[in-house]
Amino acid sequence: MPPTGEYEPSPYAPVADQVELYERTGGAEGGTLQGKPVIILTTRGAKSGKIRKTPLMRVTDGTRYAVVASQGGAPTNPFWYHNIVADPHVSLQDGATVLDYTARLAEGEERRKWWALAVAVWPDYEEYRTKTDREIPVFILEPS
Ligand SMILES: C[C@H](OP(=O)(O)OC[C@@H](O)[C@@H](O)[C@@H](O)Cn1c2nc(=O)[nH]c(=O)c-2cc2ccc(O)cc21)C(=O)N[C@@H](CCC(=O)N[C@@H](CCC(=O)O)C(=O)O)C(=O)O
Repeated sequence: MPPTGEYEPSPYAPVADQVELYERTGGAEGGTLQGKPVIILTTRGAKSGKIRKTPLMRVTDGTRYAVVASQGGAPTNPFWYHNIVADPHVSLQDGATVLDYTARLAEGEERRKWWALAVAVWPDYEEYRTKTDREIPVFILEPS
């Protein structure tokens, strides 16, 4: 069951603009960051109940995805982390395809596996890890 409701664009214009471009072109534009593939995650706002859309690096094993709440190594988790914790039913757009997923926090060996996949896609995740005391959350998205 995908999150439904009123979409509230991010107040951070580069994010809102990238979401708009990605959705309008099916990922043909706005679909990369420094040449690496990006997806759009849709969550329901934990406080507002509004629909939130967030560009994130594309980390996948072909069926499932991982989303990494790195926020560049900031000391706090991004808002979308709190949204997933409140409601794990999300949707994800990869290119022109939008599918529904159920998110769960990766832990232990599974987290190590997905962290390695994420760093292979976006090596900067390792740098972010050294910049903060928080353990950067990794969610695994299972097809709903
Ligand atoms: C900017 C802010 O977004 P955020 O959810 O904190 O997420 C911060 C960043 O993670 C987000 O900007 C990402 O898109 C940055 N980012 C990545 N961020 C990552 O953490 N990981 C990535 O892999 C990643 C890749 C990436 C690729 C391209 C790109 O352009 C950006 C990328 C935002 O939109 N805030 C809104 C909405 C916040 C929200 O969802 N509020 C909830 C309440 C949440 C709560 O407090 O409980 C609600 O509506 O109810 C606001 O301040 O009004």
